Amino acid sequence: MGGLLSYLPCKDVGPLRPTTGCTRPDGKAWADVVVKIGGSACTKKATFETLNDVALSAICGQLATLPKEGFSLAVVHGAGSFGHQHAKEYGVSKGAEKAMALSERLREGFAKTRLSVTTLNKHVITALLKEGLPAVSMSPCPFVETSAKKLVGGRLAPSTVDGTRGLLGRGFVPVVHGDAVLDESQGVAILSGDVWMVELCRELGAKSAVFVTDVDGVFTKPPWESGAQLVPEILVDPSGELELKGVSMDTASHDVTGGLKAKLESAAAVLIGAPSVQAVYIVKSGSNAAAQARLNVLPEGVLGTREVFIHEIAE
Ligand SMILES: Nc1ncnc2c1ncn2[C@@H]1O[C@H](COP(=O)(O)OP(=O)(O)OP(=O)(O)O)[C@@H](O)[C@H]1O
Ligand SMILES: C=C(C)CCOP(=O)(O)O
Repeated sequence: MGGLLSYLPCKDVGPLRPTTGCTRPDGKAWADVVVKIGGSACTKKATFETLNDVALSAICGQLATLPKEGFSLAVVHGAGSFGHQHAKEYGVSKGAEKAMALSERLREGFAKTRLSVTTLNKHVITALLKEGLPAVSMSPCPFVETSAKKLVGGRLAPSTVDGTRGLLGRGFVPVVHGDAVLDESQGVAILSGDVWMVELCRELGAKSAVFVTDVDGVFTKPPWESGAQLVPEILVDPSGELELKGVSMDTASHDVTGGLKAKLESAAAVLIGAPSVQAVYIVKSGSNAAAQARLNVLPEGVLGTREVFIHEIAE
């Protein structure tokens, strides 16, 4: 890997890296589709360390057909009820006042959070393998670090990008997860899988970005409230501002990565940071919308939410 690959200019959202490009030397995407299996789509989020095997196998079954259809795939998954509770209880997201002076309790919480997310990762990998996908786990900790909760340098390190491309180049499906990571300023932090969506879409030249959850998309209010209506399209202006008038959201108290609001912001960041992505989809595991969104379409009448740039609408 490495060397002078064809350099496809990415939008100006971080330091340029002239030794690597966003596509393979033949101009194809490293991954056509990047999918985040949200914690809500692989776990029962309100019940501690409980797998949602029905939703998980539904999305894995849908993803399994992609390579047969000629599309390459990278997967991210969230933590759901494996990770958020420990992270919240032990203050892992907040970290320590001094990076090198972690309390014993914080170290315990960090270790438990990692055990929890890697346990879920094992379930996700197992479910993908069962569907015939050659899924290979990539754990961020300890190789990917943050500083004040943001990726060091604002991008993934070249070695991480090269490793991911190395797996894809050999026909594997890389699977990365939200994780507890080392942080330069606060010792430890939580790095959401949503951040990986932005980075992988950009670095792999993806065409389609799909966030899979346990509900049909974004609703005007929490979906369990009466009168909640599906929002079919969310517009993003070039500064990353989201048009969310009339939308209210609810976030579980133990969610340490900002819930749906943060996800929609990450989806906007995908549109800004990964010029190859035409639209970001927020869909339900196993739904017709999830099947369509994998292929970068969401026909009228199919329930799901599409997030697009305002200028795409104007064209
Ligand atoms: N207005 C809303 N529209 C849609 N979903 C909503 C809304 N308000 C709250 N929600 C909840 O947001 C959840 C999806 O966001 P969440 O942060 O749990 O995503 P996730 O990616 O699946 O989780 P994780 O961060 O664990 O990976 C849904 O399960 C839904 O119940
Ligand atoms: C809570 C941890 C450890 C990771 C959170 O990742 P996310 O569920 O993708 O936001």
